[in-house]
Amino acid sequence: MNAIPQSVPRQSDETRTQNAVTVQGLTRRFNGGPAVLDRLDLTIAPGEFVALLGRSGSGKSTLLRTLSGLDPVSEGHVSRPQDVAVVFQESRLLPWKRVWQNIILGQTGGNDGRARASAVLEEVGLGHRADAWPLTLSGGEAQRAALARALVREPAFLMLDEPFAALDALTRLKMQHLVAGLWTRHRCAVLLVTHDVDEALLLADRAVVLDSGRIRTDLPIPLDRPRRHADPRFEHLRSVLLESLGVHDD
Ligand SMILES: Nc1ncnc2c1ncn2[C@@H]1O[C@H](COP(=O)(O)OP(=O)(O)OP(=O)(O)O)[C@@H](O)[C@H]1O
Repeated sequence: MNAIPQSVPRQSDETRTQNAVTVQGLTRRFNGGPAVLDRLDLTIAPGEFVALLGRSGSGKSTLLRTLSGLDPVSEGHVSRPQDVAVVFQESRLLPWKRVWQNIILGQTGGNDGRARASAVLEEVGLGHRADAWPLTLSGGEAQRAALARALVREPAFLMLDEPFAALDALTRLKMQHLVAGLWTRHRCAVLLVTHDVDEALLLADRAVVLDSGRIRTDLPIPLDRPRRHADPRFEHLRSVLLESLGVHDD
């Protein structure tokens, strides 16, 4: 996704040095209905990891689609880097291309495509499956490949739309550790959509809770990494987030 759509303007130099992503007064309606995003303001600093939570229908995917350029901006302003990548809940690999070919699909970059794909597949622990067909991958392996396909583009802004929602609990934990390590090395700005409060607390610098298209809570997570569930501050932040989501954990 290299070409920047008309609807998402390039950042001015001044904005870019301050924020990777700036959303101002963003409103989105479908067919004249109620506002799904309602005068939304959000900034993400370069290299910052933000988790986006909210009940079903609160507008998370709509915001992500707008930031990725898939949905138009009709009211308000959005700017973000030109080099972005998105990982979805399903890997969206092309089944008729081998794994390594999927990784560099659409990339212009000379004859070293195979080498670049191999390097990034190694990084996500999938080097041994470079020649496999996507349909032979497990769910966790397919999501590793999707992460590799995003990272090979060296995005300044990575969007993750519930990337582990379909995985079993153990695989999910492994993927969360993988993402934590990848982010530490690559330091791109990240927006992670998740329903999982613990996932947000394990990974993010900030957790933002959307409610009816507006930000209800914007919570810094000032915990050292790697994060531990047993940390009493982790417990406290979990309670704050659950309460904001309308869930009481007592
Ligand atoms: N293309 C569309 N046409 C009409 N309404 C839409 C469209 N896309 C989203 N909506 C509506 O916008 C609202 C927000 O949807 P969105 O998918 O952004 O929520 P979400 O927070 O991502 O939900 P979930 O957690 O269930 O994925 C919902 O009421 C949804 O029905």
